[in-house]
Amino acid sequence: MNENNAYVPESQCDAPEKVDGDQAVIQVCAVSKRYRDTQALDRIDVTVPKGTVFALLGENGAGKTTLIRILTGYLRPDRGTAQVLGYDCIAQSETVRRRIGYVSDTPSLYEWMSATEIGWFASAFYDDAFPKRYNELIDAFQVPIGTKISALSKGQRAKVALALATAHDPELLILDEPTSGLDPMVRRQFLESMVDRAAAGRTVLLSSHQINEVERVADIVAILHAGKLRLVQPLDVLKHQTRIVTATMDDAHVYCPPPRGDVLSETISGRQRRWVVSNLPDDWRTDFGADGGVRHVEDVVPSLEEIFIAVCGNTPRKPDQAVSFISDHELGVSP
Ligand SMILES: Nc1ncnc2c1ncn2[C@@H]1O[C@H](COP(=O)(O)OP(=O)(O)OP(=O)(O)O)[C@@H](O)[C@H]1O
Repeated sequence: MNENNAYVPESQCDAPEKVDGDQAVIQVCAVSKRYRDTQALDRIDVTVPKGTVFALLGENGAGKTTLIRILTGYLRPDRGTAQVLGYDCIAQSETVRRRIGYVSDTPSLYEWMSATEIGWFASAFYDDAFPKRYNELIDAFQVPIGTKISALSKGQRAKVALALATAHDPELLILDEPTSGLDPMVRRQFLESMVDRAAAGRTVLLSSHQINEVERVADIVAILHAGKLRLVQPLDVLKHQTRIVTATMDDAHVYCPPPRGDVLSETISGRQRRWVVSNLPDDWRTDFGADGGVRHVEDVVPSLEEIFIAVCGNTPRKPDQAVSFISDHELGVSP
């Protein structure tokens, strides 16, 4: 633990060969990646436990796709190691890609094939159960089976890509913006199926800008900001431990210190002070004494979107300080 009670998996990073594939489906240790003058990823450490829906959030350009491309073996990090299902993402990239399902943000499909033909083609790479599952998915998604991919709509193409990625029932599914292009009914149906997958012991890494959707399905949320990992926490813990605290002052000019805890953001507007705070202690109200010019204080539970904006926007913390990490206990990893 560091001084902020934040778990940094240093011992695992020192010995990445010791990854237990039964518990940590993804293990990323000190990964950095730079493109010319852009530091796309800066010393990322992250562990994704088995049987979870793990949501990767971040603004445009935060580094999500770069991380996913490293995990899927399409991009070599400058520094650090990345393992998926116990395999090194670069040295054993073919094994990794065979064992996982992956849908990129811009899926490339053989345009001259129909949905049926592309499923038949892909079945050569997987087990005998693939064609049946693929056809069931295509049927459930109501994709026209005889139409060439080039003539399908954006949403229909996304459905074909999802069916191809999931029909071999992979242990890990990596999805980069999977629901863009899908209509609301299919989006909901698809995201609910991700929860079912996790309940069945499969793991899903989901990169998305649809924070409200993520909030419904994610077990663990990670927030990337400008190439740095700002936060990794189980969603229920995050929501339980984070509050928006508002203090109304007698006078707009009176200074009011924030409550204890990790202050993610601070907004001052007239007589009102508003903080988004994680790890807020139970007795936080005692921080606002009667003689400090504070007229009224209250707290509310923030939405994930409010937490996201607080983490990525106005942040008074040290720039390279992550808010919180998952404990050994929550990961099921022995210390
Ligand atoms: N091939 C490349 N060459 C140069 N810079 C790149 C390249 N790919 C990505 N970048 C830069 O790296 C940073 C991270 O990009 P990345 O695509 O990983 O972000 P992202 O979080 O996936 O963004 P978005 O949500 O917009 O898809 C951005 O500043 C981007 O401009």
